[in-house]
Amino acid sequence: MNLREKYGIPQNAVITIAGTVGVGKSTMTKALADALQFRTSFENVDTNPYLDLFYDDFEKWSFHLQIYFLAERFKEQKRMFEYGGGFIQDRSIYEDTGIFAKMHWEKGTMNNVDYETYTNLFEAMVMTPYFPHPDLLIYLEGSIEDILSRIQERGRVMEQQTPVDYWLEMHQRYENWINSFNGCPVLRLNINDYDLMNNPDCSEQIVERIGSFMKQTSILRK
Ligand SMILES: Nc1ncnc2c1ncn2[C@@H]1O[C@H](COP(=O)(O)OP(=O)(O)O)[C@@H](O)[C@H]1O
Ligand SMILES: Nc1ncnc2c1ncn2[C@H]1C[C@H](O)[C@@H](COP(=O)(O)O)O1
Repeated sequence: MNLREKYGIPQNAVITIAGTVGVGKSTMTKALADALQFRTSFENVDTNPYLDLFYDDFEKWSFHLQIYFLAERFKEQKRMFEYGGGFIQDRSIYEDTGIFAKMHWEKGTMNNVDYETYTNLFEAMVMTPYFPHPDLLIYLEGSIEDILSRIQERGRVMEQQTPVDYWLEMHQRYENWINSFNGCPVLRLNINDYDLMNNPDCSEQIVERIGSFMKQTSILRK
């Protein structure tokens, strides 16, 4: 019996991994997809034509980048549901608007007209009864010190050159955002409670937590 069956996780589940930059979403996506034999949906950082430009000049490129991410994320959403689920997704579509677009607008690096255009588009595409929400959002949380050291360790130059205040602001916003998020059930995992790099066996403990959490939430929803 595989881990998915052992812990009663539906074969068609769509699980999305949320959390601030560098917290460990991609690593968790790979580990869970391997453990559950699910497909993956990753953000393609290397092929993103706006990301470097954006980090160089937020004001000029924030709108272009948000539109690009929205299109990519929406295509992925469609792909996951066309396959009939069985996916682990690296970052949810909700974070684009709830964290990034909002933060750049409130900080003045996205203007009012662009923000309104973006949110109208987001709402028309996502906030409809036809938009399928994930079955579970796993929220990865950790201290800002750990996250900053992971950003350094990973070594994406544009992120390393971004002022620390940007990451502090984002970290704070994530905490506020997740406390009021209600798009789907949320399972919180603290990054100090597992170590996927040095202890691959901990995937099974995480799968076990996911299984019991999904069982609980499906009972509560009945
Ligand atoms: N459990 C972990 N323990 C230690 N380091 C980790 C762990 N998970 C991820 N990392 C490291 O942290 C950095 C960021 O991880 P990544 O999965 O790329 O984050 P994200 O996708 O959230 O931006 C990478 O260098 C990765 O190797
Ligand atoms: N919606 C977004 N707006 C701005 N920047 C974004 C958005 N989504 C992702 N990003 C950035 C942040 C990181 O530099 C890379 C990849 O994110 P990661 O959390 O490392 O997977 O893209």
